[in-house]
Amino acid sequence: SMAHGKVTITVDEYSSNPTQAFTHYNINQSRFQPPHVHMVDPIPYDTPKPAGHTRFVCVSDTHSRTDGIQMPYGDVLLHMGDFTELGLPSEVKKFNDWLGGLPYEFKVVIAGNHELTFDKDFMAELVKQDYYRFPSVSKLKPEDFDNVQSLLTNCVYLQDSDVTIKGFRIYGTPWSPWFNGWGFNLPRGQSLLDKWNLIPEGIDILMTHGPPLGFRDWVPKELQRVGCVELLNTVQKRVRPKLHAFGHIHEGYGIMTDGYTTFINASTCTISYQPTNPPIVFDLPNPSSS
Ligand SMILES: Nc1nc2c(ncn2[C@@H]2O[C@H](COP(=O)(O)O)[C@@H](O)[C@H]2O)c(=O)[nH]1
Ligand SMILES: [Mn+2]
Ligand SMILES: [Mn+2]
Repeated sequence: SMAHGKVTITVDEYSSNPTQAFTHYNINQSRFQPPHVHMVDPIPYDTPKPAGHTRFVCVSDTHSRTDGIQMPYGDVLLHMGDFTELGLPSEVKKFNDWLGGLPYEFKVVIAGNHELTFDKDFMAELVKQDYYRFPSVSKLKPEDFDNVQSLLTNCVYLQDSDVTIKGFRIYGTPWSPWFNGWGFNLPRGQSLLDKWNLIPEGIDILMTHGPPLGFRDWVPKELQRVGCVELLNTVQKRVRPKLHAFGHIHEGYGIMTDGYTTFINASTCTISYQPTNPPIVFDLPNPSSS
């Protein structure tokens, strides 16, 4: 139980079919129902920041289209991946330059499935095959992308790791359910759960690329839920962060709560890759230093 040590998450019986999982848990456990679960309106950019709070500015899925984005006031920028189209070093440099011009005290970034060069296993496989799928990536020489992470000089880059900023413990991880064989793709079930099991307890803010089941994970064109069931169970039953921020499902842009954790899908780009969804600001009370 919660009070007696670590909760162990196991693979859900509905893991492989999130749409069915949602229906099952909604009907049998009211798991996605009000009053606990509901939509949340974003706070206006000119809302005064309450005393003793930190203001987080959430963006995601900017896909090398940062030029027109109007950035609001805040303390800490969170970017939940897909900052490029292919992870080309030229794209990463451009993104890092954009970050460098932003006024936030701290900037935290994770990769998404489009940051192909950040996924070393993906690149190792790509050189063996698939030249015609991503020709511009296949053309790169290892020395062009080996240190691609080091191009991100203007932020903290998290990859299955955490950082403490202004007293907030922030964990970031790039993995998402397999879909068309992109970077940081893993099969649903134990493979992804192994990654979620790396998230320590005591995290205040969780950054993932993709959504958990049931929270801003609806893909209208396929009438499907695509959030990860094991990620939801990890968030709600074990880690319980105050904020879970993600992107990936562009159509899911928006905010929800389950009554404890706030879920923000901060996808800046729409389904047609127009960067028109505004950054989402969110205030959290500073953790007490006791
Ligand atoms: N049915 C699914 N659709 C998916 C999934 N992952 C992504 N998508 C769709 O693609 C866009 C863009 O994603 P990106 O990673 O290529 O930028 C997203 O908005 C969805 O419409 C999936 O697992 N299943
Ligand atoms: Mn995307
Ligand atoms: Mn994505």
